[in-house]
Amino acid sequence: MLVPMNGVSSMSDEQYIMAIDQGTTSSRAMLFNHVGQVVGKAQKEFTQHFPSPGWVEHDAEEIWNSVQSVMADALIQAHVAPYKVRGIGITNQRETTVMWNKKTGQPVHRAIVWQSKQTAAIADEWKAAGLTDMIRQKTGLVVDSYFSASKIKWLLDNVPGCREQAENGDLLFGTIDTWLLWKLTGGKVHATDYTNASRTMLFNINDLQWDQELLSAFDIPANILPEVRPSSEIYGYTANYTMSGVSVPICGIAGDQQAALVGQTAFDAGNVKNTYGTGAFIVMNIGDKPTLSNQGLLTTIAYGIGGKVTYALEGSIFVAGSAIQWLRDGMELVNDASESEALARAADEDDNVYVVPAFTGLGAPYWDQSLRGAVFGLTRGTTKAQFVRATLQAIAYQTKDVVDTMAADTGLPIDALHVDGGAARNDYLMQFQADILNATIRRAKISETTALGAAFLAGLAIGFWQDQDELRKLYESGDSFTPQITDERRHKLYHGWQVAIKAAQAFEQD
Ligand SMILES: Nc1ncnc2c1ncn2[C@@H]1O[C@H](COP(=O)(O)OP(=O)(O)O)[C@@H](O)[C@H]1O
Ligand SMILES: O=P(O)(O)OC[C@H](O)CO
Repeated sequence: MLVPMNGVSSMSDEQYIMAIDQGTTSSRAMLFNHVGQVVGKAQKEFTQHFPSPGWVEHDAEEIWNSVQSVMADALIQAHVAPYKVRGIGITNQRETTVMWNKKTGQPVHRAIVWQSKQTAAIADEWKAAGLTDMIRQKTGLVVDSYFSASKIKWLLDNVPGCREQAENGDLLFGTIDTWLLWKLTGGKVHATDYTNASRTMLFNINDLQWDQELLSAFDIPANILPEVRPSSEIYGYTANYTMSGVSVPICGIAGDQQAALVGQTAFDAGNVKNTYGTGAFIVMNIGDKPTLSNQGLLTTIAYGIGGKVTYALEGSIFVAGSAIQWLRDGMELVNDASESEALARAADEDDNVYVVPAFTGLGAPYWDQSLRGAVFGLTRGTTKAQFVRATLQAIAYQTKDVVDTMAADTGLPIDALHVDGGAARNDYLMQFQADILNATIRRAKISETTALGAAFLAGLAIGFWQDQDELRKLYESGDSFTPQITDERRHKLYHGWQVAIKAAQAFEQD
């Protein structure tokens, strides 16, 4: 067994923290050294299942297999022996719901993914039953099928034998972190952390407990729920079928957007980050009080470290990088996401195309589950360059919708945004984001701040790193983008977007 040691700096240059980043489209494992550099990295995509329009599911076993394979590959790539890994941090796509039988270890159904709309009717029923305000006060969330609660209810009610297994005490629920922790520890630990629990719509963010009143309103049994723990502590040790039999502590867990906040070392109230992945998630550290938003933002748990819980405001955008995947796989306009940048630059400046990529409804600040996508402003002269540019711009417009709301809500002007994630590599998008927000965009030097955040949480728990001040010193910023357009042009462009949203809503309502 690897025994956690405090402050072993003489040995630390040859010891590592492994981060598992289980995202919506791929699983990654990364090895970080003591100065926070990536020394090994592996990534594996897995299957997206779309069983009906608007439904998105993942095979939890395939996810587990992909995680095992990237853990092994990252070690091989870095030529690092498993015994040199001091600890493992898990970060994950949030809300995605897995249920499995505790005796067989088999999932009872495919995991229902955060983006999936198959449970929208359940969320609508809860709204109609007048639960919105109670849910908001207790969980900080808006009522939406995005969160785990309606997914759990759907599985209990639609999978034959599921409720019976729960009644017999044989059923376990978990978000992806919980599923991976359970698998990594050989079925010994059924736990989650505050950040993931806060995305279920079952967890009271004020008293930090599963909420009995909500559980009975939703008819969800408490015995399927994991134990909720801080984001940085030892949860358990790897079973002998992973890490070549070396027992390594799993000692950090956070949902991926919260982990990115930690990876950006956004430890002070008022710090804001945006991660441009499959979706885009703007998260502001709001300190130690769970202040509620008046304008459609979520209040959520940022992290729990050292006996202290920090809260965040979040604006969730469901479609960001996945719109570029749609350009690649659905529209076949690009062969690779990175081609979108050159095409956007080649498009005519004066063209006025707007793409509203509301493929799975719109998240913050609109929270419209039923809205679908729309395109406006096509002319005979429109080419794929304009179409691609408009899709990239839509990511920036949605971010502006959220950032403006956040600034109005908190009364804090947001003049700088820390960014990371796959689509943040696109310089055209980052410049347009700076232009349309009229703010400075500061891109982290490594785009993998989500994994870095998970590593930081794991490292803090075992004394690999001492405190948040030490982590701040490790953070390296990369390129910055500053606004380059006139106020008049900014207002004109954004006005067009607001009109496009209204027109898309009118089409849906009719
Ligand atoms: N150069 C690029 N321009 C625009 N989008 C990109 C670019 N590179 C990657 N993406 C998008 O970023 C997303 C992948 O980012 P990542 O942070 O790995 O996401 P996730 O963690 O959600 O799986 C994909 O949706 C992809 O389309
Ligand atoms: O997989 P990502 O990085 O798009 O993140 C998904 C979010 O956690 C969903 O809430």
